[in-house]
Amino acid sequence: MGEDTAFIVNDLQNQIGFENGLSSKFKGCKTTTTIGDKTYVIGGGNDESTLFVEVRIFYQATGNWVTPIVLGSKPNACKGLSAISLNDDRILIIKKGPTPNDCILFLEVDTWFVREQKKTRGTEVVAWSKGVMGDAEKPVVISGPSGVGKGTLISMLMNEFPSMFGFSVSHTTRAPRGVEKDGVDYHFTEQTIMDKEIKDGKFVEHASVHGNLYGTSIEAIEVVTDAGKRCILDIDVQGARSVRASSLEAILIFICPPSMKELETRLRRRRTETEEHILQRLRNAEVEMEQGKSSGIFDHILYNDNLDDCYESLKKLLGIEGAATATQISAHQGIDLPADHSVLKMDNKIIINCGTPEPEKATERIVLDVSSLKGGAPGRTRGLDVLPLTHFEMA
Ligand SMILES: Nc1nc2c(ncn2[C@@H]2O[C@H](COP(=O)(O)OP(=O)(O)O)[C@@H](O)[C@H]2O)c(=O)[nH]1
Ligand SMILES: Nc1ncnc2c1ncn2[C@@H]1O[C@H](COP(=O)(O)OP(=O)(O)O)[C@@H](O)[C@H]1O
Repeated sequence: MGEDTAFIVNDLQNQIGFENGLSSKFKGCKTTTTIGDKTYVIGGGNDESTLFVEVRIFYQATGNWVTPIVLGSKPNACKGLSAISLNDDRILIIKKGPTPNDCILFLEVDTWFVREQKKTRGTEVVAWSKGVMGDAEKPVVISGPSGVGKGTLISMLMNEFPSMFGFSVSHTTRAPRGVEKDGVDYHFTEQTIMDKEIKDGKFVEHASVHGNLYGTSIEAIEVVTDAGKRCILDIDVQGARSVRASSLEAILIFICPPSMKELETRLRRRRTETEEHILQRLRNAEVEMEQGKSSGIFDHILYNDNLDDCYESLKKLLGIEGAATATQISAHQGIDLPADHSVLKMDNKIIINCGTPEPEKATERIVLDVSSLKGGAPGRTRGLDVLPLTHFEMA
């Protein structure tokens, strides 16, 4: 396998010629990539005390510089950083780091999410998303009327598979119930603060539900994904619609009660709502049921009559029938990217030559396969593959 990879590298480099490679000649802090008439300058600031990788855009047509709004978690600044554009919609950034999450990143410049943000804000926007090795499992959205058993089913899943699933902790303006904990069940917040954060692009989706504002922040999803877990979201039908339209590539599941009468019984038995709130939830349930069943938003509909049966069906849908055989996404080796290196792109392969700015003298090569990239900000770009490291001397 190692020899095969070496062959690919040599062959690709012969075809492309080294001059197309993007050398890290800026070494210290910055690297540049041009897409169309825009040149993206990516790196630290003018001095090396800058904490995060910054982005500036140079418009070649007008000669103007623009500082874009940067969404997503900014990576830490470092020396020896390389960038290469992929499909004109995102730039691959490679930096030194202990795990792939730390060293392979994407700066999205024209993806669906970024285009939406540009429209809303009327200004230049870019967004960071971290590279995820392989096909990390898709996020799971659970929707359904209040009292149907979403929370119960999610708790069962998280208890049985604690290392496989992580809950996306939403923000809400509603008051906490007796046993609910801030930061665990919800991030309880105020309307003005949440409005501002939505405006600042910190939310994947948000909706007004039963008279309160609810939303999923980019960070809530990142926390789960960073822990190597599959993200579960408990969100309403409006939120599910937004997720369906986004690049999150989630599996969307709608939970139905066996009857409206049983839904009312469960809501009342739960004893968490006032009479007024129970009636409001039941009124909304009619609309949600209609939309859930007929809107085409959802991939699957489950009936929660007998709880154990419903839970088994849910596991079946998620491909985890029977015993808890959960395995965590394996930790992959990071890239010890030296300041001296170069990066080449050929079709769907990215070749990183380490140890020297002259590719033909590289002491170590890393080949990334970017043929199956999926998703993107907010969250992660999945489907990245690292072909085995190739150590060899050049004649
Ligand atoms: N769009 C959206 N809906 C959410 C979010 N978090 C919770 N919800 C939905 O808000 C509704 C009310 O949730 P909650 O106040 O916990 O009450 P419950 O459903 O009666 O337990 C439910 O339909 C949830 O699925 C979110 O982040 N976004
Ligand atoms: N299949 C079921 N049969 C009977 N009661 C259920 C079932 N599923 C959930 N419950 C109960 O119904 C109530 C509402 O469930 P919950 O998970 O809080 O709903 P949701 O999160 O959808 O609002 C809880 O008291 C829960 O124990």
